[in-house]
Amino acid sequence: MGDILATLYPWTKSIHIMAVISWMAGMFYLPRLFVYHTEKSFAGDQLDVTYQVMEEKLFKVIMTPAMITTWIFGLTLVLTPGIVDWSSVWPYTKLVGILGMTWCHEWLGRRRKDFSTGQNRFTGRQYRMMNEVPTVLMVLIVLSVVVKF
Ligand code: HEM
Repeated sequence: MGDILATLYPWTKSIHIMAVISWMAGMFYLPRLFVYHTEKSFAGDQLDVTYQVMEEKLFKVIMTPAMITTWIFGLTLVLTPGIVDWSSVWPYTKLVGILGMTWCHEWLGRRRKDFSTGQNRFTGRQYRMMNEVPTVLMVLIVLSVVVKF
């Protein structure tokens, strides 16, 4: 099993990175959509309906499948022999980053549902601030896995 995973390593990592790119695209764009949704539309108007469709498609068709793929191929990399040195610090800082990123994903999913039931309670400014969180987590994750401190 270890031999097969080692042979597949470049492929596993390529798919992991492609999935990460797709997931991050959504993690950066969805809170931006929420900013405009909050500031430029009213519950029930045409723009509200359009934003809801865009947000649902982005979350269900791109972000969630990309997150699941990232996890599956990331965990496959963890199981690949010789890839993770558990005596280093980076696997733990990366773990903090990916758990934070997954929490952000779930939080954004709950806010999407708020919009779809006309119950959004956050301001555009709060969504702007939330927009920065995935960026900070991405910096932590990439530095962890590339610099490997
Ligand atoms: C969701 C759970 C995740 C797991 C279990 C995971 C695990 C891993 C592992 C074990 C590696 C291999 C490291 C190596 O080859 O030396 C890796 C590579 C990588 N991961 Fe993740 N990862 C996850 C999510 C993420 C996220 C969210 C990002 C970016 C925001 C990310 C970015 C990367 C990058 C850029 C690499 C390639 C690093 C290199 O080869 O230099 N990963 N990941």
